[in-house]
Parts: sequence; C-alpha cells; structure tokens
Amino acid sequence: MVLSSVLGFPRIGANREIKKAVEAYWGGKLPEAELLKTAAEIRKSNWTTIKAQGVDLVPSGEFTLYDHVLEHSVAFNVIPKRYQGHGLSLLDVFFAMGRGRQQGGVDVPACEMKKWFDSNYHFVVPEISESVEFKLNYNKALDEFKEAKAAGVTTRPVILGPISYLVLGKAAREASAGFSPISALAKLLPVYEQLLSELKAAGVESVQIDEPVLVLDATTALAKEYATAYATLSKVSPPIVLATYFGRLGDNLEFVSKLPVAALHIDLDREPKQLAAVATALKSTNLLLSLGVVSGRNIWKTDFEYAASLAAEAVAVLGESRIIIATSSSLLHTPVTLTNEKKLPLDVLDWFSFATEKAAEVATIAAYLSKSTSPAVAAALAANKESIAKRRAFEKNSDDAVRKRVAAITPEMLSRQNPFSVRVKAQHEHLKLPSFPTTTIGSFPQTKEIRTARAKLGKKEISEEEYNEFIKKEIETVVRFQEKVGLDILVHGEPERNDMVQYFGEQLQGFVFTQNGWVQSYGSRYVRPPIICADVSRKGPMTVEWSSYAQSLTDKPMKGMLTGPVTILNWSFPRVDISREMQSKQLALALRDEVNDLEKAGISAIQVDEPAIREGLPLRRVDWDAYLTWAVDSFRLSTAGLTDKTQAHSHFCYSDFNDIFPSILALDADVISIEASKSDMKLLNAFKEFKYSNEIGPGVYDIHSPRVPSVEEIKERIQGMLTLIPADLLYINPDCGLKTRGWKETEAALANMVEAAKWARQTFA
Ligand code: MET
Ligand SMILES: [Zn+2]
Repeated sequence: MVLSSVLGFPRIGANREIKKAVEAYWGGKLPEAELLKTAAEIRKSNWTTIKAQGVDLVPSGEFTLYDHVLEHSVAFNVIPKRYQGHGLSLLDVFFAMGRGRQQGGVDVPACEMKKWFDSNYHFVVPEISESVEFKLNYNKALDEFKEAKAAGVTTRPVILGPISYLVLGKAAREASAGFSPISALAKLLPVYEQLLSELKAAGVESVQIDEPVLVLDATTALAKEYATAYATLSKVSPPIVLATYFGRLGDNLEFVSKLPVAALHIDLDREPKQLAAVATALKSTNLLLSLGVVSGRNIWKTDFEYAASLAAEAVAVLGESRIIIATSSSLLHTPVTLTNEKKLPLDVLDWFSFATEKAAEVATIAAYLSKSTSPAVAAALAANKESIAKRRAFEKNSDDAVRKRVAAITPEMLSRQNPFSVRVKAQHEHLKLPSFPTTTIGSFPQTKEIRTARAKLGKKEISEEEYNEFIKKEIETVVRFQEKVGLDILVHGEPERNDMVQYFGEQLQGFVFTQNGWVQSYGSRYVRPPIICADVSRKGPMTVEWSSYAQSLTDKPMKGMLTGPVTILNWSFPRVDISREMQSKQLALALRDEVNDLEKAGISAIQVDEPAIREGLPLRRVDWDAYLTWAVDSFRLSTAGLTDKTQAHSHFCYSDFNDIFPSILALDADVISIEASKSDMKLLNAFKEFKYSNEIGPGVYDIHSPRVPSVEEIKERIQGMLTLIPADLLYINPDCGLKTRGWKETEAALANMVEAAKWARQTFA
C-alpha cells in the first residue's frame, strides 16, 4: 500500500483565530492560559482535519504562535543575552525575540527576520556564538505528539534538522571574528539526541526532520557534517524521514542517499526532473521515497494523472511499498480551506485546492496508486479529470493584444532617455530637495478606523462616496503631519490599500481573489495573495486619482506609489501554464502605463516597490541569471517611460540583497530605499564591494516594532552609512512602510528621524 503524508499545515486557523488570540495577548487583553487554549484548539482541529481527509502520516510539532525557527531557538536555549534577565516568561521571551518589546522598563528590538528560502514567509534568524549554552528548555515535538495522541490522532512529529537550523542562523554579535554557526554542530547535537530519544521512548514511529538547506548549492561542502550528524541521531531516533523542499538535491544527492535515514522526501512540484536520479540513487538502499507531488506553495488543483505518472516512474524503480505520496512542502504557504470561499464562481472555485483539500489530494493519489476500489476514490478521480480538463480549456483563452504587446517589447523601451548623472540634476532642480532628503516608504498607520471603513464598504454599509471621502480625510491627515514634522518627499499614506499587491491585482484584468485565502507572512501578519489566472492588463488608471489629490494638498513633492511587476508576481499565486517571465512582462506593461499616467498628472517622484525581487531568485546559482535578466527588464520596462526630471524610486526590504546588488544597480532607479537596520546594517557591506552611484536611503530604523528610535541612535546610523556612501547620495528614511505601526510611535519616530537629518545637514553637508 502506498502511504500518504502531509509535511505541515497552516497554523493560523480557518478563521485566523491565532492572529486574534496572539494580538489580544500582546495587547494585554487575553491571559496566557486563554492564548494557549486557542492554540491547542487549532492544533487539534488541524490534526483531525488532516486525518479526516484520509492522510496516513499527520504532522505535529510544526505549529507555532510566531515562527517555527524561533521555536527551535527558544527550545534550544539559543536566547541572546539582551532578552534574558528581565524576568519574562519563556513565552514572552519568545515574543520579544520575534517582535521586540518596549514595556515595563524592558526595551529590546526584535531579532533579525529573513525570508524562508524563496517564499514570502519570514523566519527569525538564530544567533549563534561559541558561548551559547545549548540545552533543551522543552520538547515541543514530544508535547504535541502526546497532545495529538490524547486527541485520538497518531502523528509524525516534525522538527527542523540541526544543519539547516545552524546554516539558517548567523554569528551572534558576541561571537569571535570568523565564527561560523555550523561550527557549533557538535555542541548542538546532544540536544537533538535528547529530543529524539524522548520521542522514541514515547513510541513515536517516525519523525520528519526537515533539512531544506539541502537544496542549496552551499550544502555540498557540508557532506561530512551531515554524515556525522545523522550517524549520531539515527542511533537514538525513531526512523527518520529526511525532508527537502523548494528545490532539487542536485549533487547533494550523492551523500544524502547514503545517510542512515529511513526515508527521503523530495519536492516534485518544483523539481520533477530530479525524480529519475533520486529513484536510481535510492535503488540499492532501503530508503523509502516520499514524493512531493501536491504543491505546498501554489493553489492549483493537482492533476492526478500527472502526479500518478510521476509516482509510477518511482514505483517502477523502487516498488510500491517504498513510495509515499506527499505534499511538496509544508502547506503553511497555502490558505486553510476552500470551504470558506463563498464568493468565487463555482467554475473558478473548482480550479483550486487549499491546504485541507490538498490533504485529501495526497490521500486520493495514494489510494489510486494502491489500486483502491473505493467508490469515493473513483469519484474523486473522475471529478479531478473533468476539472483539470476544464481548466486547461480556460487557459487556452489568451488575450491577443497583451501577447502582441509583450512580443513587441524593444530594447529602447528598457532605458531612460539619459543616464542618471544627467537625470539627477534635472530632478534636484525640479524637486528642490535639500541635502539628506527625508522621505518614508509609503504607507502610514492602517488604523482600526481605516480597516473598519473598508469593511463597511465591503458590506455596503457605507457608499463608495462616503468611503472615498473618508480616505481623502486620511490622506489629508497624513500630508499635514508630514508637512508639520518637516519631511521632504511626501507620500499619501496608502490608506486606500488593503495590501500592496492585492490592491493592484483587484484593479487589473487577469486576477481572481479569495475571501479567506490568508497565508502567514510573519508572526501575526498574514497576506491574501491574489491568484493570476489569465493574461494581465490594466483596465484604467489605478492610483492617479489618489496621488493627484494628495499632491493638490501640498507644495512639497508627492511620491506616487506602485508595487512593481516582479513583486506582484512573487506575492501572487502564479499561473503554471505560462512562464513567470511572461506574467512579469505583462504586469510590467500595465505598470508602465500607470507610471506614465502619474507623470502626466504632475507627480514628479514615483516609487515602484520591488521588495520581493530577491525571494523570486532561484535557489541554485546556475539558475540566477535567467531570472535576474527578466526581473530587471520588467522593472526597467515599467519605469523607463519617464522623462529625466521625474525620479523613479524603488524599495527593497527583508532579504539579503548583497548578492544581487549588481542587479539592483541595473534597475537604474534614481533613488532606492532599502531596509538596513533590522539586519544590523550588514547591507552596507555591499557598498564596500560595489560602488552604488545612484541615490540611496538605507533605512535608519526598524519599523516592525513599536519601539521609538532615539535621535542619537539615528545619528549613529547615519554616521555609519556615511563611511560608505557619499553624502550627496544619501536619503534618510525608515526601513519600510509604517502600516503596521500606531500613530503615536510613528509621530515620535519620524520627528526624531527628521531631527537627525537636520543634524546631518549641519554636520556634513
Ligand atoms: C514590504 S514593502 C512596503 C512598501 C509599501 N510602499 C509600504 O510602504 O507599505
Ligand atoms: Zn518594505
């Protein structure tokens, strides 16, 4: 019999229960016990749901109230000194590390956060040094296994493997120069041994150990560490399913297939081509092969025939008994269930599968391969066949005008009329900017009032006119505040936007939307990615009215604000029937029209945000160039229609941009703002290597925390930047948009920022 397995499930609850509970707890409105009760309810519901779909191997232990990597850090006692000694409970230490804390005399910023591989999920980066005293503060995998058992579900605990944990970490500040986290492996392993032997003692039948770094190039050098670690762990552990995802094993297959584990999981959604090599490599071993055929990253219904054909290939080499049908990765990147979608037309709804439905998919495919004679399985197969055929028929409808326009893109369309050195003069004259210009990244606090107004509009409790009036007032408040505090390039604050991608998707042709398709981005922040389902085009101007209105209120330059083509693509669920490049170019053309319209309407600075450009980067270096070429071209295509005097801005955040810095340069944006303070200004190292010749504002303070940076602190950052960036190129701005912040801290922080900029003008200009 072929078994089915799910690698992980969303932790947010079908109705975002966790968000509500966690935020209430942070706000002091929910006691810890209640929070933990909600968490337990979600876990139980997840286990029973997955089991009810017929899945054999149900995951546990991957649940978290913030981030699963952070869970490992706190459980392993990898808690930086700055979070210790405040008398906080372990739960509050956990949250303080995730989001910072400024309360009751404690004032600590959050730990660094990074994107999880090429997804829009963010993890909290472990800080490792020689002095970390690893110990097991608690065994979450064990606790949740027992909890599931009590709820009537036997689960397969999931943990992040020791090598991935260390490789994803960074050297703590107190570590000695040249310290590499992986060198702590020998000290960390005993903790894993204890954790795993406790699982074994509790009767756990198999454990899923995630080692996603195995799909990265850099891991090849770690073959020895893998061999040592897994030789040690396999002695005390329940049988290990070694899980890889988001990419291919490549050369690492050679050593991975020799590890003393019971099974290997591979991602066949992303890398179906690796199947033949992996199956062959496992042939002479006893390992089972878990086939990730149901996408953990996208929402399209799985084509059962295709999945079964892949599985058949593996069965031919290894035999049925050595095959497991699985999701490609954790389902954490997909929404919880389709049953919450009441507004999608039925034929559209039929294209999709969310986490719950995907659990049913793995079970059905496994049953099919096991030659099940169940009528329910037969019906599911028939329904799948029909649904896939209908979707393929729909996908054939291309928009000829859009396709022709993409085909007609010329090299001239990718370049501004003059080089930056010429443009910058025209721009400074036109915009009348002081040295060290101050600006923000776009959004201002999305207050409860704003969200309520939008919800009311959605429920038709207020009219479009009333809503627009409300938004106008908001814009006016934001403009007046910026004038008062003394910012130089203003923004309208983006109050009309539910989300920086969704807002555009809703106005473009080619997208569909879910009501409840929330996916965790970080902590309690969730996004609802739009779905690209057809060729994309602009129906009409999208932001021109708001930007013009905002500009009409002030003599200061108003920055227009757009989300870039690559980011819209990377933060949507893309089509799988045409290339990402094609989708990106279609988006770029639509945005190019918007950029040109904004300029015509008198907007002289236009920011095209590309925070997600890095996360779309292929995980293997050999694949980089192809992606970066079309990504850079897409950005240039959207902005190159501007005349010299109009500034094209762009913005980047929460990724390590150092390694794609040449491509950031190649965008030829006049000004970029880039998050820098949360990653300890390490971004600035890139300036040592590459000379950035256009204008740039590395963020001077972290915006993910309500903590207000002092003037001194900002001055220090500016001083640090000036050691690497010429004074005449430097802009002063926060790390990112302020939408998650409250007004109180926003006002205080921006006032401090402006004061620091004034000091810089006096001191360095
Ligand atoms: C994640 S980047 C956000 C950029 C956007 N303009 C904002 O300010 O919110
Ligand atoms: Zn940002």
